[in-house]
Amino acid sequence: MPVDQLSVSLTKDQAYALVDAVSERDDLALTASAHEDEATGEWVFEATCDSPPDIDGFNALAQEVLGGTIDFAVETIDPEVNWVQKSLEGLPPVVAGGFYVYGSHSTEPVPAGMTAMRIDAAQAFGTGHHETTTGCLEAIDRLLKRSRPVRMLDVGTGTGVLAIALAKRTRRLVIASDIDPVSVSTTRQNAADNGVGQLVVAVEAEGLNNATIQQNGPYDLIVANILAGPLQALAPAVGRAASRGATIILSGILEHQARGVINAYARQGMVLTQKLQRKEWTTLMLEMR
Ligand SMILES: C[S@@+](CC[C@H](N)C(=O)[O-])C[C@H]1O[C@@H](n2cnc3c(N)ncnc32)[C@H](O)[C@@H]1O
Repeated sequence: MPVDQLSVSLTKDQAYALVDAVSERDDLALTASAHEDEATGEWVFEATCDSPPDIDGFNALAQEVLGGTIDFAVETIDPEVNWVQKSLEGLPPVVAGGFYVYGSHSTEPVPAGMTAMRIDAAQAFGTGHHETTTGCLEAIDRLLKRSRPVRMLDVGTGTGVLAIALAKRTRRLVIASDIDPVSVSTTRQNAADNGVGQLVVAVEAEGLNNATIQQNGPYDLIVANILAGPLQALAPAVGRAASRGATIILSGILEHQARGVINAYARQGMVLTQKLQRKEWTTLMLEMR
């Protein structure tokens, strides 16, 4: 059933004062909350109601609490609509490192000569648009132009975008892992949709802590697009799982964090060979000596 949503930007104190006041008024039948808008930094008061809201009653309360009338927006939301999917429908295809990543909503023709991947994100990370993902796709492309890794591992696979890229280009097995079970099932679905369901083995694991990962190593290529903190923690495990001469591609690293990550991997015998910068995000290519 559609619900009505009232929202307005206020100061943090005002937003919480209004949440408290609304919570005490059962007759308004509103469910209220406050949050900071990540994009604007503004505090937003939000209230939903699954029957037509008592706008006059709410306005009178707001006036009492805030000392003035407020100009809030009212929107009708249909919970049956998949809002995540809807927000993805506006995304254009991405081109990175000879890879063409598009969503199933895309109607644009796939350009010739590119490795095309249809990636649907659902609730997982990795539509291909983020600078960390495009940085990894570019690094993968650079690597595959000069060598053919046999055993490959993608840690923190999200939608499986990087594992699928590797499987499509090499036609070899790729182990893809994620701590999040939704990412694992999304990766399986995306791999099947891209005709590499037999080549991408998706497993749920924190870091490299998984029997399938251990049994299929040592790896000639390990890709991990996570974040600087977890990447540093994973350095010893990556070092143990990497074959001699292996390439390690790391992303999810802000420019000022790169030195710390490089040092953590150097302590495990991996040296920096290339660095790709996309806005504030750094992607590192290292080699196991
Ligand atoms: C930034 S996304 C990268 C997704 C995809 N590989 C890409 O490049 O677009 C990071 C992913 O790593 C997963 N993750 C975070 N910490 C992890 C850990 N310690 N072990 C395994 N996966 C992890 C998250 O669930 C998320 O799906």
